[in-house]
Amino acid sequence: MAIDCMHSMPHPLKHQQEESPLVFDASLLSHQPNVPSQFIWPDHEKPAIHVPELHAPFIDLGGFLSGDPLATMEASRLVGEACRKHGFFLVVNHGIDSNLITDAHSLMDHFFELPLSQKQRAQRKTGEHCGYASSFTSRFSSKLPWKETLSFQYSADTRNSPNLVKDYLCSKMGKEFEQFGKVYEKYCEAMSNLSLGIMELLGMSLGVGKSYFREFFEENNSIMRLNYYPPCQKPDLTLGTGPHCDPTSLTILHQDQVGGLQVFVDNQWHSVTPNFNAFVVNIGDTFMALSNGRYKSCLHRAVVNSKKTRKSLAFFLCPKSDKVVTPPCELVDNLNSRLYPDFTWPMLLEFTQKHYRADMRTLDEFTNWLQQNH
Ligand SMILES: C=C1C[C@]23C[C@H]1CC[C@H]2[C@]1(C)CCC[C@@](C)(C(=O)O)[C@H]1[C@@H]3C(=O)O
Ligand SMILES: O=C(O)CCC(=O)C(=O)O
Ligand SMILES: [Fe+2]
Repeated sequence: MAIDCMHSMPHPLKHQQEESPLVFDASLLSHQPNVPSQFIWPDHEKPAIHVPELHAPFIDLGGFLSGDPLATMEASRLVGEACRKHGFFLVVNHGIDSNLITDAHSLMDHFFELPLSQKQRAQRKTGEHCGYASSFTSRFSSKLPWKETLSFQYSADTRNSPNLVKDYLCSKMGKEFEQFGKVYEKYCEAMSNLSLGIMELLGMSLGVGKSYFREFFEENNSIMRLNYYPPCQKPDLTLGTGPHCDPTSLTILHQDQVGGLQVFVDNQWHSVTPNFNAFVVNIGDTFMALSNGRYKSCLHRAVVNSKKTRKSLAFFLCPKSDKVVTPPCELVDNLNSRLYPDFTWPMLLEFTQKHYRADMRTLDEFTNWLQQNH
């Protein structure tokens, strides 16, 4: 049932005794003067009013993409430097068509502005990571994120899954989503190709060569997530996305001009200033394991505001299901013993969908869980 926005704050216990889970109806909730208790985060996690700007490097990919060896070395050096520091960097001159980005953002508005009942045609099912979710009210009972999301799978193995995105969206939302599906199929293909280029830079920066990680992710089976953060009348009480490290391998994020992404560096939250021409890139837990901990996945979160809806497009690079996540031998020696066990991405994904809410300790908790359950 939609959270009762016009009456007094619902008592969490009352709702928990009811059958149907809470529903985050943004069209109502974003105008409510008070925030339901389930969306209020503990004091130590509430957003600060002012945070300094993150001075992440702008890495110009123009020369690298045109095959210039000196530019490639410089890009690889900057990527390595950022990944040793905090795991975040911005890429510009990335070669992605700006019209494709604009189309992706406007189609996203179209979806999330639909009535809730229509969005729920793609309702995410318990334990699954694809579909529409309104703030995960059926997943978590507290610290609910102030957002709606739409997530779907993208396969780079276009020979065997040529129209995975379009077919999925049309199956859930109907034929009228054909154009939506085609644009996001194209967007995900562009993200996958950009990811493979960044994997070359990461491989070079780690001394394992440009092809090692590129080949590992060639036939990736990735996740596209659309984040939609409605305005909140008390934005300092809640979070759009809670503090976490992405459990995935590499995230390529395009945020709109509203701003709200924050990264935890040097013991302090820093804001990432929006830039339409830049993608925000960060490595995730799975790549941290692939690099045997040389590069760290980074703690980040998203805050909301009282005036404007904020949107972000997050492409999460994930290896094909049968790939074993194990570091190349160059990264394991008597000074650098193995930090994490071998695993496959579907094992970690299942852990985050059925057993553990991804945060900043996911990989450690996953390692413990593996030892107890396998
Ligand atoms: C594999 C995934 C799980 C989440 C989406 C992708 C990568 C990021 C994860 C997430 C965003 C980390 C914070 C908590 C989470 C529940 C969320 O706020 O959406 C996570 C996603 C998820 O489990 O749905
Ligand atoms: O919306 C953002 O800026 C960040 C979202 C995020 O970190 C995620 O979806 O993993
Ligand atoms: Fe994230």
